[in-house]
Amino acid sequence: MAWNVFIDGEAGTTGLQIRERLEARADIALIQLADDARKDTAARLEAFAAADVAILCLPDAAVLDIVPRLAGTDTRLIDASTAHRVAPDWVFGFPELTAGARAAVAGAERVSNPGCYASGAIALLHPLVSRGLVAADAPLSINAVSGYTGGGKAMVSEFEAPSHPHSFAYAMGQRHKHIPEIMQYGGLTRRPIFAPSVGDFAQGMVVQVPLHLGNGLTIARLTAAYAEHYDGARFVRVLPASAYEGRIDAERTTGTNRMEISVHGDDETGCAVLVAVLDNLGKGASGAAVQNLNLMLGIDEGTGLTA
Ligand SMILES: NC(=O)C1=CN([C@@H]2O[C@H](COP(=O)(O)OP(=O)(O)OC[C@H]3O[C@@H](n4cnc5c(N)ncnc54)[C@H](OP(=O)(O)O)[C@@H]3O)[C@@H](O)[C@H]2O)C=CC1
Ligand SMILES: CC(=O)N[C@@H](CCC(=O)OP(=O)(O)O)C(=O)O
Repeated sequence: MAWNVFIDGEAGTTGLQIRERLEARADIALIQLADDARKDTAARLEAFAAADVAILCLPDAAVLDIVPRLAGTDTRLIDASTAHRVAPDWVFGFPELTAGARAAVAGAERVSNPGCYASGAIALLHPLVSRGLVAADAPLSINAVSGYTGGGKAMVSEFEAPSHPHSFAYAMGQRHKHIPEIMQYGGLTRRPIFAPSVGDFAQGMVVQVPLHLGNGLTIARLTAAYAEHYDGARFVRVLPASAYEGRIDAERTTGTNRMEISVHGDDETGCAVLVAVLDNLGKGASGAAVQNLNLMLGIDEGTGLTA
């Protein structure tokens, strides 16, 4: 028997990559709408009703419009948008976050997929804050570079035009939509400064958290905390700084659902940089949605995914 899955927003950047990961699978039957029906609310509601699980790959406004219309149905939902990431009645879909997270996703009716930058930042911050190695109110900053698919179809068109940007920094106004989830699941009480940027490559991402050492905090201690936290995690790997030979390529994990965590710096200078590398459309969106779907269906979480 195959599970019925509907991807609302299948023609978009995130939806397309979920479809690509699911369409070859014998255990999944995709419910698909004709191109002229994909924004037809009645047709979409029929597709939702026929699905065991539906994955929302829509702008926030379209998610907030459709979800109330699904009240009373027993279709389980995964929302890839920002709309429900800090909502108390949705489970945050980061299976590696805590000991109970995998079971919570498996049993959830509604799962909110983490944001791409947020996945990297939370993966770096939560293990340290929860162990008391970094204070919840520490003054932190987060720097990042993303591939341009992170901006959806609009940014893909911009970067794939003959005359296109090469790289830019943005969100300097400190209102980026990922900050609330980074604070909530990273365990921070003080708002971090977030400085993202986009480069002329399609998929990939590096997220960095600079950190002052001292008071017993060393590179080795930070690395050991990550190794303990992610012990046995198939998709989150902790690597030594030496694995990167001085350069961290944002496309290292592109095409996979892998996130790499590493600690760089120097105990003598007291300065470190915590680094997460992921594919914004892998562990940052579409891969993570498939991992959550697998858990919700009670099947091996790695089915259809590359580590
Ligand atoms: N890109 C990324 O790296 C990540 C994206 N996300 C989130 O995933 C969601 C989708 O983003 P992304 O794939 O990048 O965006 P895209 O713009 O690439 O895709 C959105 C899709 O939704 C469709 N759509 C818009 N409104 C409606 C509607 N009312 N009914 C049905 N379909 C609709 C669009 O149609 P049309 O094709 O006609 O425009 C488009 O195909 C967003 O909430 C985003 O924040 C999350 C993590 C990372
Ligand atoms: C490069 C780029 O523009 N990235 C997007 C974030 C990616 C995305 O759409 O994020 P969600 O994970 O929140 O849905 C942005 O900064 O708004």
